[in-house]
Amino acid sequence: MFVLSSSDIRFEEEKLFSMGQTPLALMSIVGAMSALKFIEDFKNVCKVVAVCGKGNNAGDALALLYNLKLKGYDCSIYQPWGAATEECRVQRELCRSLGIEETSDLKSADVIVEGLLGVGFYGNLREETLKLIREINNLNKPIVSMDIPAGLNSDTGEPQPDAIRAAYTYSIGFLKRGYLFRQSYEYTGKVIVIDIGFPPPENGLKIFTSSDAKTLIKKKDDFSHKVEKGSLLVWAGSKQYPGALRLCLEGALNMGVGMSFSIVEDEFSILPPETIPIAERDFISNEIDEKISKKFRAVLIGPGLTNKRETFIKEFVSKTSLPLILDADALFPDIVDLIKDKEVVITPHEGEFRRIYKNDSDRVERFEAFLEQFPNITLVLKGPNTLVGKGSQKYVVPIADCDLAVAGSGDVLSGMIGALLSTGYDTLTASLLAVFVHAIIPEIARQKNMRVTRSSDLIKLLKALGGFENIIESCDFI
Ligand SMILES: NC(=O)C1=CN([C@@H]2O[C@H](COP(=O)(O)OP(=O)(O)OC[C@H]3O[C@@H](n4cnc5c(N)ncnc54)[C@H](OP(=O)(O)O)[C@@H]3O)[C@@H](O)[C@H]2O)[C@H](O)CC1
Ligand SMILES: [K+]
Repeated sequence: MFVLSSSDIRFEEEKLFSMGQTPLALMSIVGAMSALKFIEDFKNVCKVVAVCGKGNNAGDALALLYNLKLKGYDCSIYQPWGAATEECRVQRELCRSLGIEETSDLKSADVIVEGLLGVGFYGNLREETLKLIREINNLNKPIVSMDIPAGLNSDTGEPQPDAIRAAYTYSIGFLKRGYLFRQSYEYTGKVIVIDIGFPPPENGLKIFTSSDAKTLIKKKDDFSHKVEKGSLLVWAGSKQYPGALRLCLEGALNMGVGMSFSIVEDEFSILPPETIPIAERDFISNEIDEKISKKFRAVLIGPGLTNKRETFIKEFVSKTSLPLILDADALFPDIVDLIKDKEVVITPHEGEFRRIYKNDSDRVERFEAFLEQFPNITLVLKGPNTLVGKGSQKYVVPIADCDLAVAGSGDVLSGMIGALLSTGYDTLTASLLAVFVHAIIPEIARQKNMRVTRSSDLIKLLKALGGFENIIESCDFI
């Protein structure tokens, strides 16, 4: 599954048509596939009214209605402005041939299928359409929007100026870019992608699912020693934020690292018993025992560090050839140039990303622009629907879960990514797997009548649910 902009969707459609496919044939597939979803979503046979505009979005709604009528649903059409496209007229004739009648009585519907406007929408809503949209919303009936809730801009997720408030949006072929933005949620309801057989697109963001994650897990090697199992050096935390270090380390340890080291200001820092402390003064003056430094396989720098040691961190980052993960206080405004050719993951949230990369466009455009400009850096742009990418490989982990929005949640995540980096996963795979596991833990917890209320719960559940491999293997909801 992919997320595309409206222009990329048009491009992919044209490609299909140039290979001999026709809009009418696609519409028949939309009708059959969306009927399967509809029957899952509305199990009890009920009265369905399709509210239709003039274009092919209306054609999709009519194609769905035709299939629902065949399955015994009580169906009617409301199409106040008639049909303007050939495909729409054909679908309407098909509906008529099954005896589906017209109605203007929207109140009698149990469910409304909305086919007023899809990707053919441009500008602001016309007065009569806006009025109808508001009337439909005021009925307080469950609405299924075909492709896009009418009135919503599919690229920005903004209403123009109002939009249908759907319970379900059946997004045809691809997810629309606008659905990644928070403002779209109150209009789209649950978004379901209707697969109509598009081949993988040339552009767009890939939705990362459990089946993708399952293919990326490496087999365990029972003969590996503790360094091969993963050996991570963490430089995090401070007197002001002592918890950050602990959360990074516990996250890494519960991902299964064999060894962990931590740079500490004083020997009384409270570390997990498995972690080996390294005095900050020895690290900075390059006086660590070589036997120890040879054991590091990856380095995590940043969470809760405050802005101390900027010069040394930059110097270390420039010189080291170890895989790096930089988060929070290691994301200095000018860090990108120092790391652009390194094996590195950065994990900014929105605010940190603005600090290191100035660009006025929206979140997705900024993400894509950064990857294009710095193709060697793996970027994890945290937030609801975390974006993960490197060069032309761009992914969305499609989870927005408020239980992840707790202090320290990002520290746990950076420890988890660091752990996988240190076991030999490449930067992109380590990031995708860790972001995915971190994101699905709250939902798995809820399914087992538990709840994530603090970031240390993420760590405990990571272990209690059998480790990251088992969590991914048993995930069936995404
Ligand atoms: N292209 C394909 O092969 C497939 C498309 N599918 C479905 O089709 C729609 C896109 O259909 P299209 O006919 O291109 O456009 P729409 O139906 O979305 O909209 C066109 C009508 O909307 C009117 N319009 C446009 N802007 C406004 C506005 N601001 N306010 C009110 N009305 C507006 C426009 O009116 P005109 O007077 O300008 O003609 C049209 O009547 C796509 O979303 C899919 O649902 C299928 O998926 C199959 C393959
Ligand atoms: K629609």
